[in-house]
Amino acid sequence: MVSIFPSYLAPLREALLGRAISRGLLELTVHDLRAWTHDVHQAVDDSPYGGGPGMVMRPQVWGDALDDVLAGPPARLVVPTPAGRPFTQALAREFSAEERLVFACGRYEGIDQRVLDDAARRVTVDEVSIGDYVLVGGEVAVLAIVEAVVRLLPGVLGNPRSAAEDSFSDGLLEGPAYTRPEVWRGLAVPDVLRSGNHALIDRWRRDRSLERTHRRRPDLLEALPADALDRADRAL
Ligand SMILES: NC(=O)c1ccno1
Repeated sequence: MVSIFPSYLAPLREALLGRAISRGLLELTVHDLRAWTHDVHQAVDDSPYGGGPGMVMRPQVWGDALDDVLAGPPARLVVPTPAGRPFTQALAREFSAEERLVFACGRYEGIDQRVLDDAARRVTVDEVSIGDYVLVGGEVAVLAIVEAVVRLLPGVLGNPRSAAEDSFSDGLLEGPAYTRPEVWRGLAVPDVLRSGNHALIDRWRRDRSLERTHRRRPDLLEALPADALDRADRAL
């Protein structure tokens, strides 16, 4: 990862991801972009051609940084930006199969486009957005993307079924979850979940997942492959 605020990415070394690193399931290197500046002010940005608000990140600095960081084993360059294609669970799975990912954290009004165009001459460049809103920089998006990707790596999650059964894995939103006590503030756990009848439980969970998806994200239902819903699903 390359950023002018390396400490922003420190949370990646905590908790589950930190344990995955210490177990050797992945390696994480954060580079300070300013290491590739040569002036006393360590300038990384400049005024935009054509005018307009804000500053643009300079191609020389980013170009030198990516020349170094992209050298070595083949990598895929990921650039978080509100102008990117949506980052989805499917793209997280695609990224999790990559040997190496390099993340460029832009700030200000973004990185000079020629940096991405130049990088695209030698690696796959993915400009991705984690949602239709604008952050101050790419670092927070990288935290989200890396967490979504790393949890899919074999051995990272305690139970591999977790990743296989969570939201979006079957194209639907996950339904409600419950744990002890059976009744809490007058609210009871649905009886079916305590029935021990796993066929009924699976059906109930699928129904709740379909209902929630229909209510909150009908677009996901529209996007399902024709054969994704079985007769019981359609009966709901
Ligand atoms: N929406 C985004 O992914 C984003 C990245 C940087 N700023 O916003």
